[in-house]
Amino acid sequence: MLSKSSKILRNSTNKFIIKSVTIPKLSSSNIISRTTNTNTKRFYSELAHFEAPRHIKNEHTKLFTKDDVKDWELLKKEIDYFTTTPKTIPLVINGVKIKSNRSIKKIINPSNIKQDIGSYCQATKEDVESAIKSSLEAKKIWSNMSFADRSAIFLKASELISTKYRYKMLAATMLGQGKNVFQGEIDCIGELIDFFRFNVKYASDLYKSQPPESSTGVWNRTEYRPLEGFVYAITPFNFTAIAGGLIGAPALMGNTIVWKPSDSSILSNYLLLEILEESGLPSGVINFIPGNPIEVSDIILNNKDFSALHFTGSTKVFSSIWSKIANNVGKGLYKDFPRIIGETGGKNFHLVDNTANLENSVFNTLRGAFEYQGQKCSATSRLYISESIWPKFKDLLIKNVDKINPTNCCNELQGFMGPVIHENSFNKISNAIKSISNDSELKLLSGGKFDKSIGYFIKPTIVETSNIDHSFMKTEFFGPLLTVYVYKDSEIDNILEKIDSSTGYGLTGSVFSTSRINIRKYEEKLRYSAGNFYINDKSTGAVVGQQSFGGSRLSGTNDKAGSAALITRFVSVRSIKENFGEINSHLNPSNF
Ligand SMILES: NC(=O)c1ccc[n+]([C@@H]2O[C@H](COP(=O)([O-])OP(=O)(O)OC[C@H]3O[C@@H](n4cnc5c(N)ncnc54)[C@H](O)[C@@H]3O)[C@@H](O)[C@H]2O)c1
Ligand SMILES: N[C@@H](CCC=O)C(=O)O
Repeated sequence: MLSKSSKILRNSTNKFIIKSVTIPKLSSSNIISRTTNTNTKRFYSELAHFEAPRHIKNEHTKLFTKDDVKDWELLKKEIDYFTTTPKTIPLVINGVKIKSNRSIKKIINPSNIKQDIGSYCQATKEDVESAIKSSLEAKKIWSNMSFADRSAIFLKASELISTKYRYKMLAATMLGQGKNVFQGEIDCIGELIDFFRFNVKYASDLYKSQPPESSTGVWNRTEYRPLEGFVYAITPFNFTAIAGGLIGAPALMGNTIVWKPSDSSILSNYLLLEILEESGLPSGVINFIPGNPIEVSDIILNNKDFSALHFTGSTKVFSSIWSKIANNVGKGLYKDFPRIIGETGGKNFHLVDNTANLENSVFNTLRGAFEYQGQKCSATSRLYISESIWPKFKDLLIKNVDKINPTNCCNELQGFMGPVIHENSFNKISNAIKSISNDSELKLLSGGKFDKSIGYFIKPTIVETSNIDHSFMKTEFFGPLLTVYVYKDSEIDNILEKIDSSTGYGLTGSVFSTSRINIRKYEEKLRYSAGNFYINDKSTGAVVGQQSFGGSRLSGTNDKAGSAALITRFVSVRSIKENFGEINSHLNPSNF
């Protein structure tokens, strides 16, 4: 492995003459052993460079067609399990499940608000502090565990979600977050597993990335250290997969996490943590503390070891947290400048021009606006359509939307739409709908009905506006409400300008056209209007490993969930230079 050289050598800084040196010939088969801090009394060895399994590809999602009788039965059984065995979900701090003397809140099934599907504990101030301590303690071991061991935990969890817990995970997501089975499959099965598996591949590739040059006698290395301190993950209600990605990506890179889940996704999020524990996740690596978001966050953000925020949720909440962090940076509170990673809201557009394929643009608009009740950050909520195609488009759209009745998709398993998530959301959207009849610039085309006596149900609603700058074209309602503006074909340049500038967001958007010249123009003019830009496809439905997800402007830091770029935010790179040569004079060659 080692070869001797007695040549006169120059090192990388050109400062010294070296008379002889031992040059390492390094290859991936070299043996590198490593022990952790002896205090931990553990020994880890890494006797090869392990690569991520080669077969990593998108998880196959089940279709739940009429013929998939067995799948339906297994799903029904798990739904029945949750509805007949309601439990109290504990906090999990350092692997300990904590229940007693905590205030308890009911888990609400948004489709059936009186149904008892369990309750959950709220963290106290002391709990939050213990969660921070626990994560810092666990870090000593976790950050020294080999990448293979850390990866194996997420690969094992993926396998468990795909098999043993598939139907339970689906049932928890459908009951707690009001999804139908298809939306459940693409979220808590497909995307969640894809996040876990693809991150292993991305991390494996990142670790392989090493300096391209080492001068003779020198060995340069790049080390991808986890961040110092702990990561704070604040997760939204609407995707179980997003919660998994927000905790999973930093943890895989050797960080430990304090996790504040959303009050409206507790059932699935706790199950996810249990699956990770069954897969071998050591205690304290992920600490689960539901609780009052402001109180919990204030304690965490005021801790000097806070090293990163991994957030997904609304723009307003993200902005408020950012300013708290900035304020603390100003006070010199933190050890490091914290990383801030946040994906936030959107007001996503469809542009349908006079050459668009009618059926394709209608049905993609319908799916983009109303699947999962419009509660995707990527949901289509403003439609700009050419007057030439509008009459036929409107007929086909309204004919199909009128037939949709939101329902409890855990009872009527084949339902297309369910409820909105909670009373606040129901009130916000129903108030907007109520305002339509008093507004001369708005015309109701479909829907407009809502009822919260059993669950938070709102009919898919379409409204046309005569004012391109109406607040309905700018506000994120995060529900089944689509606003349409019909444009004259001669106006297209102004329309492109409005799409780009009338909201502060920049998340997703789609253009529908069969003209290549038009498509080219839209792509150019709308360059910064959407971080995920679709051509002849809906504004929702990004797939990990295919379209990495996120937007800029007020839609977030655009670190792209589901991509190699994201994981680089959770490491702090150390450059290591080791010199095998020795010097015997301070003089430079020119000092002769
Ligand atoms: N861009 C994306 O990738 C993406 C993905 C999903 C959702 N979203 C956005 O999320 C929003 C919907 O999700 P939501 O209703 O869960 O969002 P939200 O902002 O209400 O809540 C998100 C999380 O923040 C917590 N939170 C609320 N107020 C807080 C505060 N003052 N301080 C600290 N934490 C606080 C909540 O408890 C929750 O855990 C929409 O705006 C949607 O566009 C964006
Ligand atoms: N990644 C999802 C949206 C996530 C936000 O809610 C999509 O592309 O539809």
